Amino acid sequence: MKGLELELEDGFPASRLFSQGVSYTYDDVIMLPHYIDFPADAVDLSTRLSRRIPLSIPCVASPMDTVSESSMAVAMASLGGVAIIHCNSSPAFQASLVRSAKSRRTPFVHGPSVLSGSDAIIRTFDDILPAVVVTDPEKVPIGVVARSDWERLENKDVPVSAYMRSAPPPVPAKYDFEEIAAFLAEEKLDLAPLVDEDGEVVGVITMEDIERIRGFPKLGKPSLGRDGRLLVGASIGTRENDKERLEQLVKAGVDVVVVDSSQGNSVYQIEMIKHAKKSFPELDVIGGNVVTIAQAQNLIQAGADGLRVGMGSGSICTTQEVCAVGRGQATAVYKVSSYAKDHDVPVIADGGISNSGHIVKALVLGASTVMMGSFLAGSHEAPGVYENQVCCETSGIHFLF
Ligand SMILES: NC(=O)C1=CN([C@@H]2O[C@H](COP(=O)(O)OP(=O)(O)OC[C@H]3O[C@@H](n4cnc5c(N)ncnc54)[C@H](O)[C@@H]3O)[C@@H](O)[C@H]2O)C=CC1
Ligand SMILES: O=c1[nH]c(=O)c2[nH+]cn([C@@H]3O[C@H](COP(=O)(O)O)[C@@H](O)[C@H]3O)c2[nH]1
Ligand SMILES: [K+]
Repeated sequence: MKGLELELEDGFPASRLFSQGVSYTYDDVIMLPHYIDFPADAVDLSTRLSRRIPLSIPCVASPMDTVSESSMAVAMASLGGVAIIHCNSSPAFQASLVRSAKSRRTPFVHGPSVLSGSDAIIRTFDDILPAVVVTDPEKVPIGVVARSDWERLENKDVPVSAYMRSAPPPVPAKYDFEEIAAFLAEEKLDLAPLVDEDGEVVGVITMEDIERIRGFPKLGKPSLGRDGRLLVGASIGTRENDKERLEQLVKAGVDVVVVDSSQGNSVYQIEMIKHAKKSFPELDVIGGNVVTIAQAQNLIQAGADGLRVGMGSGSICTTQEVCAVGRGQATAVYKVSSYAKDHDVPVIADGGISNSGHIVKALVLGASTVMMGSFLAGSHEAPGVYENQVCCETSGIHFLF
């Protein structure tokens, strides 16, 4: 039998499968195994988020208020991916989240639990892991309290100034992981506050963290922006006041912007993409969401540097139920990628990823990256970098490299 007949006999080529007018979700399709002649660690996952932004792993955290704020942005960029900080907040607050993520080099740092000397620690220590930094009114560290100090206390209702340790020498937040580890070792510290250029505490790092992080599987090459700091994305809407939001985000150092609509092929989004490209030609702007070639065409013509594909694909997505529009995600990714690649526009397969097999399918179908919401945010309670990091870890991202 000839090659094609043999292949038809043994499953459809994608070009044929996706040209029958039927739309498929990830779970409707499976790829046939073929032949292995390379070791797993020879697989290179590096890719592009958008025209001018490279990533070392194809993973993007979704602009959802339950998923992406500063700590997810720092964790994802450190892993070689990126997070898009959500716009479900005031422009000023969203810009402050970008600034905070940009000020950090080391992902595995706790947001500081900071108290003033006169405060007492009454609550259980757990929700203020791993240490408390005591600061003066200018937020300069004057002492630290380790969990063990606090647990030994008979009466907890005393001001921390009565039993805190004197503040160890602070670690500059711009230090990377190895520099911090060396600093703690030299100074024989088991914990230290991290401070920004103004000496203000921005985090706490412990020797325990250093040991834990060393145990992580190999981390990807961190994603860095043109400013050499961690790569950070943010989303905007398509209203008039989103132009001001965009301005504040650019001032805060954002590296890429996602115009965030459930149906991106609208006069409003096209307007916003053109405005953003004209005002900030250096900034990559990703349009979406789209699921058809016609929608993609419009946004690429408007200047989009990337496309976000998915309608009704999100695990909590209600578009298909509410608006009766959408498309099976496997078909949407295949169709839009097949068109976008001819225009050098990378595609983000957005939503519906609940296992690493979905990630592989999205990439094989032509997406350059996958965007995840619930898969990264675990049970949607990812307040701190540890939870995000653990979610990344358990979510199979480490599986990918
Ligand atoms: N991936 C998906 O399938 C879905 C994603 N989402 C997410 O929910 C959030 C909100 O999405 P949307 O509701 O689409 O927000 P949206 O603000 O883009 O659109 C809401 C409505 O306002 C209209 N609109 C937008 N800009 C306008 C303007 N300048 N003037 C007049 N009317 C305007 C739109 O046409 C639409 O009818 C986003 O984060 C999106 O990612 C929501 C639904 C589905
Ligand atoms: O209909 C919706 N209403 C929403 O409020 C909403 N929030 C997020 N999304 C979309 O779902 C994607 C994340 O999907 P997963 O959790 O499956 O990764 C996200 O990337 C979005 O595309 C929404 N869809
Ligand atoms: K859904």
